[in-house]
Amino acid sequence: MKWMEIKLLTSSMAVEAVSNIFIEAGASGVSIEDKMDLENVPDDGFGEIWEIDPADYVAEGVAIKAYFPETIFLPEILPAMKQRILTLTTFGLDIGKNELTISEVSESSWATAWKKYYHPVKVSRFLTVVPSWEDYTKKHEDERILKLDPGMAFGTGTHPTTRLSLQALEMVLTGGETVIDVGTGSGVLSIASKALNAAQVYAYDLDEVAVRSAKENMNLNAFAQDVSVAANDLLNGITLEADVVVANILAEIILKLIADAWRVLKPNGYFVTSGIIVDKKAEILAALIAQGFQIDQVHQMGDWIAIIAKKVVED
Ligand SMILES: C[S@@+](CC[C@H](N)C(=O)[O-])C[C@H]1O[C@@H](n2cnc3c(N)ncnc32)[C@H](O)[C@@H]1O
Repeated sequence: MKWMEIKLLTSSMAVEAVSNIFIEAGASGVSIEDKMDLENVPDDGFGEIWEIDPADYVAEGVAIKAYFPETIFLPEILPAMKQRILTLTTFGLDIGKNELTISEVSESSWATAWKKYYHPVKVSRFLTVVPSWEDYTKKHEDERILKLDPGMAFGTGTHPTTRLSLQALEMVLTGGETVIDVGTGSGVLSIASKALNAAQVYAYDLDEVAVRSAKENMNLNAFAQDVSVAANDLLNGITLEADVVVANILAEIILKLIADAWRVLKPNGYFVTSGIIVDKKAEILAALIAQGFQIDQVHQMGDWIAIIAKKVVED
């Protein structure tokens, strides 16, 4: 079968939003070639399992390739997609060069295209994300393996925002907690929470594709099968009490989530937020503090920020 490949040159900041636009328009898959990932590959042996060929990357920014079945009439859906991408600038997202090209490709060239960028990644002292199709032997006794097939959902573990989230979870979880994962994508943060001995984990995503993919990924990890995965808009209508709320979503969306995160958190609970581009750091910190959160830690990887905020309640 033939497929149409849309290649868009954009910025790291716009990757998630643009990928969502393509998927919502009917793309069967997207692959992302981010120059920043290339620059962030550690050269100290920590990332020894990365296999990245610089020749595959654009010189600047990110190339997103979206694959549409040839049965979709692109000229009909293209103007609306282009318009939605332009609208991202009104949310403060830099859309980079925004250069779009279209070509015809065969299925075999894309169905596995992204797999070549995706290998086991040791994201922290204890956590290693391993693609479901790869064999991997633990390097030390305490290493926890998270098996993943990200499919079309975001969250291979390799994106800086996901790695920051995973490292923050490792920092706050000691065992026995109730965790809510908002915007679960592939489910990677929920699987990690269970691997770090959380007692109950609830995963939510607005996107049905992500919900399906997260459920499939729970089944790849015996210890994560009891994670509850459901479609939900942020924490709307959720009345659980949690020790930790984790959300790796764009800053604009985190702003809408802060009051509900405070509401569901138990006293001394943690709100772990990632997905915050560096320019938005001050705005998010101010909103967290205005809500009453105490800022426990702030971490940065490339242009991305993660914050660990604590609901400290005086007696
Ligand atoms: C950057 S991805 C994070 C995926 C994964 N948690 C990770 O850390 O790699 C953000 C996810 O949030 C979801 N999302 C966006 N807006 C949302 C909303 N209002 N409610 C729930 N999920 C949402 C998206 O569908 C996407 O799967």
